[in-house]
Amino acid sequence: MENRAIAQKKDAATAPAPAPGPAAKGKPRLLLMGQRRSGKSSISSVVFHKMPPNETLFLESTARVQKDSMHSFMDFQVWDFPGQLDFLDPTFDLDAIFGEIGALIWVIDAQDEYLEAVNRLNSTILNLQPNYPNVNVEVFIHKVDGLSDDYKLDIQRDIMQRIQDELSDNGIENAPINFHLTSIYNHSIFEAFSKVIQKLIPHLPTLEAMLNNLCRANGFEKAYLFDVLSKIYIATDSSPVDMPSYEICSDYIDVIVDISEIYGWARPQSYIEYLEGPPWNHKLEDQVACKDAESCIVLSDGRRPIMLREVNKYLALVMVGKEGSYSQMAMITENVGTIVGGLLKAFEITKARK
Ligand SMILES: Nc1nc2c(ncn2[C@@H]2O[C@H](COP(=O)(O)OP(=O)(O)OP(=O)(O)O)[C@@H](O)[C@H]2O)c(=O)[nH]1
Repeated sequence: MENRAIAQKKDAATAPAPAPGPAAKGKPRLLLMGQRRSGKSSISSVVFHKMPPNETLFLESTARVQKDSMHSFMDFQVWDFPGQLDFLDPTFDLDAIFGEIGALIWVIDAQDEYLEAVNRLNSTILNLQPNYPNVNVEVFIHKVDGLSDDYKLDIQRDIMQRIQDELSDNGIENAPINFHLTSIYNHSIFEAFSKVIQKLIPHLPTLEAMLNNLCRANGFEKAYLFDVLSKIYIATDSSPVDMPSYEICSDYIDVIVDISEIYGWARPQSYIEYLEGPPWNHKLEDQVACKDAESCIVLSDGRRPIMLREVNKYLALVMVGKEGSYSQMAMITENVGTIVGGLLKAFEITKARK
């Protein structure tokens, strides 16, 4: 609080917001940092607030730290730092910022001069290393839309080299730093966030093992466990992620959510009583195969079925089947139901342990 008061006296606009209260304790934090106009607020708005990418053109520059609490399958926070903030200033309480950090996401504008951004990132890492050596640093080489594939890779190589050289000159080897090429105009930003979030999930190996079993037993080419709201995938099977399958699965969620919003309706109690009364005489959930959203489409090209199954109000499983597997859909639906039960149990056990 003292540090904040001093910073506030100096310049109210750049003073950090108060440290989070007890409610924020224990929630992993994703810090979005980088130069001004590098795209931090746009990333947070597109991924977590469903803002269409074109509308980010009208976003104002961030004046103070924006803290967003995400309530999903797991509670976490996203902190968006103003580009001009110098949090390495000794007046800042570093522990309030980096104490409960899940990942530090450093955004670099690939369409602009990036040397200054890389230098600031280097000095940030060097400053953090003594006290917070395990901070996961995720470098988003951002706005790569419109850049040729060769140029993107050249930039990535150059940035990686500059960071590695600087760190090894200072005696730091193997610091946990990962690089992602991202843009809000395609799915790459969601993919990058998926990889960042996955590192925060303690029972990820269990989820992955279940999805591997699911793919093996039912001949799925790929299975994703999605966070429905952000469309980040929190787990997938071990086969390599290919962008087209990820994009189509993520779009399929949008289709089902839209259809549910248009055609879904809360049945009045009297109607439910009628449906559960004679001649059926059974609870509604016992009369239908699955009370959650469940859907399957077969794309005409390749004839591969894509299947979606709601897990709970935050999560959905989306699988891409092999060509011709539609004929075994009855067995597959049954198996998917069993895996959903397993996933729910895994989440319940970890929650109870926490
Ligand atoms: N081409 C392209 N433009 C982007 C992308 N992401 C963000 N932008 C644009 O970059 C500009 C700056 O974005 P902001 O999100 O305001 O940047 P910021 O890092 O939050 O800036 P400060 O709040 O000043 O720190 C906006 O005009 C966005 O539309 C991207 O992936 N590609």
